[in-house]
Amino acid sequence: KKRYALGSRWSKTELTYKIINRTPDLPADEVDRIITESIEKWADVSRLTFTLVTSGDADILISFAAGSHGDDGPFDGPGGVLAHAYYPSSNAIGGDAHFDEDEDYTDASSRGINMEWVAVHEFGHSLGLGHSQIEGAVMYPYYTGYVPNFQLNSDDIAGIQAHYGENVGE
Ligand SMILES: CC(C)C[C@H](CC(=O)NO)C(=O)N[C@H]1Cc2cn(c3ccccc23)CCCCCCNC1=O
Ligand SMILES: [Ca+2]
Ligand SMILES: [Zn+2]
Repeated sequence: KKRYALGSRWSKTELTYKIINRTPDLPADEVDRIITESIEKWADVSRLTFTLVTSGDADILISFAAGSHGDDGPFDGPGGVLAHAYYPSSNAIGGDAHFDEDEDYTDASSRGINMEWVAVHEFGHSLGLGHSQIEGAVMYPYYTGYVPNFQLNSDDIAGIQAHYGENVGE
């Protein structure tokens, strides 16, 4: 099966991210923790580093919205498309991740939609990964349900390392 796909990449490895708003489905501190843990999964296996910023601009802007939300990709209500994100680019929307607020985001539950899985997938796009046809890959285009303690698939890791190299530790 076709493995990972690559879109544009950032020309730098130190990236910033900012949480614009949060789903009310989970406590705010849990949303923040899930977002940070999700983006750090990609840093764990590459030379990327991420800094959360709370004011000013950032490379990756993270927001939740329902229906039409100011870009050319209106969301579709509960189910269907869960979220989308933009490949790296110099324009403002590059790298940004949008989550469909009409989903019921959950954590550590088979109910609803697992926030972490969706976040890891979207941040993959924010970093320049396309979709993979490997069913177990987080970059697979279909949400296949809650996976406790899920890890990046080897295909996901190969993809991010193709763009940003291996993590060489401190
Ligand atoms: C991978 C995920 C985190 C992000 C992707 C979108 C994406 O690639 N974002 O970067 C996603 O939402 N995929 C749909 C694909 C999809 C499945 N169906 C659909 C019905 C209508 C529209 C889309 C879909 C059938 C019904 C199930 C609907 C609920 C699950 N939805 C999906 O799996
Ligand atoms: Ca939806
Ligand atoms: Zn996707």
